[in-house]
Amino acid sequence: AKPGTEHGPDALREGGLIKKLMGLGLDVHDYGDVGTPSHEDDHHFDLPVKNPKHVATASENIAADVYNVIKSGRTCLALGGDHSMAIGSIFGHSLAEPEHVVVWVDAHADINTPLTSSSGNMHGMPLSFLVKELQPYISKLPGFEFIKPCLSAKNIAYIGLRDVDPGERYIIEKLGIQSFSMSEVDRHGIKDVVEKAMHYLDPEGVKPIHLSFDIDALDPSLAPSTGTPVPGGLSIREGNYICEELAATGRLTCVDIAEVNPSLGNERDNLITVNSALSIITHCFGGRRQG
Ligand SMILES: N[C@](CCCC[B-](O)(O)O)(CCN1CCCCC1)C(=O)O
Ligand SMILES: [Mn+2]
Ligand SMILES: [Mn+2]
Ligand SMILES: [Mn+2]
Repeated sequence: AKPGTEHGPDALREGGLIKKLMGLGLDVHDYGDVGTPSHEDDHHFDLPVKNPKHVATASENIAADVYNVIKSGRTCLALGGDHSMAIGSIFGHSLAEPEHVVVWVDAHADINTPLTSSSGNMHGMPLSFLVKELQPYISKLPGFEFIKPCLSAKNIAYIGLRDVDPGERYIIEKLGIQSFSMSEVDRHGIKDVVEKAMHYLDPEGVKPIHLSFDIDALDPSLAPSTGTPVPGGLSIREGNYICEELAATGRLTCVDIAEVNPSLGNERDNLITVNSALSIITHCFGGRRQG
């Protein structure tokens, strides 16, 4: 929600993203930045939702691009931008692969509806626009008509939650969304959490996977340049492990990296955050710690 995430993609490019991916022997194509024209007087007539038209336009453009990348047989890496980017990336992914499941790695649940959100920031709402069971409770926002809810609660698993709003907790419990908070990560360890999540989402091991990775899932010491840091996050080892395991399925089809905000913190904070994000990305695309 804080300005600055629009510089995320360039910070990752400047950090050597393309070279690192090519170093993994991958055929890398940079599709460039998604058009996100901002609108003046961008507010909703009576809902406390911030810049909905901007998010709607961006989401439609993201969905089209993600769909095209996946339809061309490539794995899509979508760089944010705040986490509202997942509205478009998950919708676009579902147009290409309707059966995909979602692993949402985040300190936050990002499933507030426009009415349960206390901030009005759309980065806290993306999943609410996509989950079929929630549609009766979602106010129709102008510009979002293109979205067909494409996920059922059973297609989502959270890893890393540690700052969930009361309204979100109600939704998660009511819909029975599988969630592995930092308590579960501490109690069971990351290996069990990833195993449990994947067995729950896709016991036959056949479905395409959408990993939506919010950099604030990592501990703030690893990702200080982000808008809503929450202490007690994932270690880089845990983050890398999640990515290695999902990559090892061979079915990781779309990866979001959200909430890298180079405008926050100092140079060192930016470097630390970008390097953590690059580490997460390379471990999604074949990088393994044993080489
Ligand atoms: N749930 C929050 C944070 C959303 C973070 C988005 B993410 O995950 O993409 O970074 C927080 C609302 N919270 C309410 C109590 C006071 C502090 C803010 C919201 O604004 O909805
Ligand atoms: Mn944000
Ligand atoms: Mn998020
Ligand atoms: Mn978050």
